[in-house]
Amino acid sequence: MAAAARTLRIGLIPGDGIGREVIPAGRRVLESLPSSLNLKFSFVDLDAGYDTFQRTGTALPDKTVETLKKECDGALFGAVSSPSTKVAGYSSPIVALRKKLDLYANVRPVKTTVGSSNGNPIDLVIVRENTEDLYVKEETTRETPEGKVAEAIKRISERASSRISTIAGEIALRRQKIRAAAPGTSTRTEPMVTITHKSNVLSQTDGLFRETARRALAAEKFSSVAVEEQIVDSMVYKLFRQPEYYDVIVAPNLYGDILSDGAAALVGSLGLVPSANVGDGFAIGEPCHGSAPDIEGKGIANPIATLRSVALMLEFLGEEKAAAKIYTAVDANLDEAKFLSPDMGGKATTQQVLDDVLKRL
Ligand SMILES: NC(=O)c1ccc[n+]([C@@H]2O[C@H](COP(=O)([O-])OP(=O)(O)OC[C@H]3O[C@@H](n4cnc5c(N)ncnc54)[C@H](O)[C@@H]3O)[C@@H](O)[C@H]2O)c1
Ligand SMILES: O=C(O)CC[C@H](C(=O)O)[C@@H](O)C(=O)O
Repeated sequence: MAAAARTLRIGLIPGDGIGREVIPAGRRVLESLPSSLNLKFSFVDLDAGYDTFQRTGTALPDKTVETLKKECDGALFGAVSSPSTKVAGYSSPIVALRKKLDLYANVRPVKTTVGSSNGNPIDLVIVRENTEDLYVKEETTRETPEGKVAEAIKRISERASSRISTIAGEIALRRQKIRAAAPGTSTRTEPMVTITHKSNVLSQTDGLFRETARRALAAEKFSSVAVEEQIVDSMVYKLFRQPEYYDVIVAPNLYGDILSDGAAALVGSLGLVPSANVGDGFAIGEPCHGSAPDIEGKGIANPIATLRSVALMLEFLGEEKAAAKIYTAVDANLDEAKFLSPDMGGKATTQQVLDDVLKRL
């Protein structure tokens, strides 16, 4: 008798701007996976974002959080248009979701494909702490005789630094295993984690991150993992000079955010780089890019970051085979370079890129 299909219930949170154009593409890819994978999906549409805030007064309705917690196995998040000026009552829903669901790791693979590399191949992962640092958003402003002074808390805890470093070490080991199973695909010989910090200046906060990361990665199970460290400013320099050198980069929240957009430039576009917000037993796939107001509504957003985020979510939900199918189809689309969106120098619309990937699935 054939084994019963596994059904995954996925929350879809398009958010704002091009989030609404790329999340439907993510859904289509899940619906188009080959039936031989024995995997089924059901979907629930959920609200969050600046539009939601303007309509309802809250950017992250309780219903969205409750549905994710009670009904869903995973989710896809598009993007939000968070304003750059303070708006009373508004708070970033994706930052809040990461904390409410304790999705403590933000995993961001950045890689070139065989055909899309114009230098040495880049294949690295930024593992960004996802719950604390300046993202605790405890800010105050006070009046002083010299004018206003604003302050923000940068919180670094041993617990969060330790668990993010452990997951970084585990990812390095997993990547090494994948490389070993496909000889000739990489010249890297040993797994490596680079700890990023600024503890030369912030000796207590980043100092704690650095020390804790060192301790976590000194565990016996990581004995085959090379551990290096880099102060964040020279990390940017070295990353831009020699990106092919890096394997796994572990960083506190804000540095991880900034490094991942920079790394996206190295591989050609923010429209290519996925992420997964990962906790114990739950994952939200989310393209690294924002709501891209400059191209919103034109139908030309690159859906690849989202399609790769779908695959990444599936990986963390234990569906590696399904994830591999999506990665292969996306890489083939990029390598053939026939249907590329304008950010990649092509003329294809979101729909045309999606159709090409679906054809390859
Ligand atoms: N995860 C998120 O929800 C998230 C992430 C980053 C920024 N934001 C928000 O997005 C809004 C816009 O921010 P921004 O303009 O600084 O950054 P952005 O990432 O939206 O856009 C930066 C540039 O990259 C391009 N780009 C981004 N994604 C693309 C894609 N898929 N295809 C083609 N081109 C793409 C845009 O057109 C733009 O030129 C802000 O309100 C910010 O708060 C949200
Ligand atoms: O604009 C927002 O509400 C959140 C942006 C968000 C972040 O983590 O800072 C984005 O830059 C990202 O990398 O996910």
